[in-house]
Amino acid sequence: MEHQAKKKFGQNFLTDTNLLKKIVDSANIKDKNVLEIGPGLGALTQFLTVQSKKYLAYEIDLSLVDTLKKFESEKAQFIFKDFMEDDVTKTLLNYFQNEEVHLVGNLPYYITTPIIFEFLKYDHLKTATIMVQKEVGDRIISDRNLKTYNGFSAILQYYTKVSRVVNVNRKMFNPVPKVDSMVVKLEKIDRRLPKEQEILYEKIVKSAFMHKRKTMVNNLSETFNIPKIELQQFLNKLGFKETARAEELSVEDFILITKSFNY
Ligand SMILES: C[S@@+](CC[C@H](N)C(=O)[O-])C[C@H]1O[C@@H](n2cnc3c(N)ncnc32)[C@H](O)[C@@H]1O
Repeated sequence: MEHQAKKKFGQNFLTDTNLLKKIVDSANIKDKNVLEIGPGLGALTQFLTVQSKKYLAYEIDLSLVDTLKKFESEKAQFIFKDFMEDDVTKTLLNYFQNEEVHLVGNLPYYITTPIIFEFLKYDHLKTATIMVQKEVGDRIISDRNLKTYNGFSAILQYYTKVSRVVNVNRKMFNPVPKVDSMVVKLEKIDRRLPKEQEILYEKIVKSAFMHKRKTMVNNLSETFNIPKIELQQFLNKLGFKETARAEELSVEDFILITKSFNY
């Protein structure tokens, strides 16, 4: 019986072989360990299970068990469970031990952000090649001074090198969703800042973007309870104008601020 796509699980399936190959090629997973989220009918799975060293997938939809079982082998396993409900770190450690793992997936959009944060959290996950909603993709890859640049861009680009693989028109999916998509690749960068500084970096970025129309000085002063005059002098010393706004600052600028931030 043909599978009826389930909206509640964000099911929009891909069929175009050229696009599928482009995603798999850009993921660059030959003989590497792969984690797929949402294999669906197996569009990407058919390539990933063959090319990878070892493969693991999470699929929430139990009606796909029979369809996906045919890809199962000694090196390819499926977990039929909500990705968000599992202790993913523990499962990955068990399955792949301490080896590097690469995330690939045409993700269900309703959990894109938690999946990205799960990817950032687990050190052994080194790259993520993922389909996201176009608007989210624009934020992920955004440079400063663009309307799309926000705290999410600056935090993600601290931890990863981001790139666009391809824009994907909504018509490429079945059923056709309401939005266009983009495949992005995230590759972890080790910036070698101590954990406390990374936490501070995130706090500074979130604060800086808190009220879009306010200056850095005003936003930081509110969050950290520092007199504005002090913050003005601090930013000037680092070479920034006191009128600077978050959207003008690069990831490197935020790193510089974090490293000197002694409040
Ligand atoms: C956009 S579809 C992609 C399907 C397939 N990879 C493709 O490209 O055609 C998203 C898939 O994620 C699955 N899914 C949705 N929520 C999930 C969750 N919380 N955990 C695991 N899988 C989930 C859906 O059932 C569906 O198969």
